[in-house]
Amino acid sequence: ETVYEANLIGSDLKIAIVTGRFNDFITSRLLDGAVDGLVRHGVSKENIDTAWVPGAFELPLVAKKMAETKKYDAVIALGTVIRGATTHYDYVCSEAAKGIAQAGMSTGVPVIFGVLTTETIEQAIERAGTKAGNKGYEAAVSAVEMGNLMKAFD
Ligand SMILES: O=c1[nH]c(NC[C@H](O)[C@H](O)[C@H](O)CO)c([N+](=O)[O-])c(=O)[nH]1
Repeated sequence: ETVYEANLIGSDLKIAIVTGRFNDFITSRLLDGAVDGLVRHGVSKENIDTAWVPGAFELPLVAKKMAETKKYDAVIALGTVIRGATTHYDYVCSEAAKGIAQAGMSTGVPVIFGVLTTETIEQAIERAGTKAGNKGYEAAVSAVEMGNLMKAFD
């Protein structure tokens, strides 16, 4: 009986990160957290490429493009959508989530969902490096796990 589960040692992984610039007061913190998470799990800095897009709605396209290069073991998509400040909150969130999942499924490269969807700015700040942790860091750990796990199926 085989149990497939991966470790969190990222020393031979190459990772791409795409970040939405909208709410960049928050998303830049998510990016810092993601890079910190990758580096502290052994991913070397020169194996981390990053891209910026206007907002969460554009994350899926660039995540897919990066995955299609076949240069990366995983792609991390980071963004922040705050309902209080977004009239079309539901569309941005659902399109981002759907598109990010599709980017992974259609390419076979893990694309990690690191998009904050919150009611308030405070909730976003809590999840970008204060009392509720850093969603970017968490996404990085998931990327290392998934990058390693996929190698088990090669
Ligand atoms: O990442 C976000 N993009 C947002 N909109 C921009 C969207 O992602 C696209 O960049 C834009 O619609 C152009 O395509 C947001 N709001 O609308 O508030 C938001 O809260 N977060």
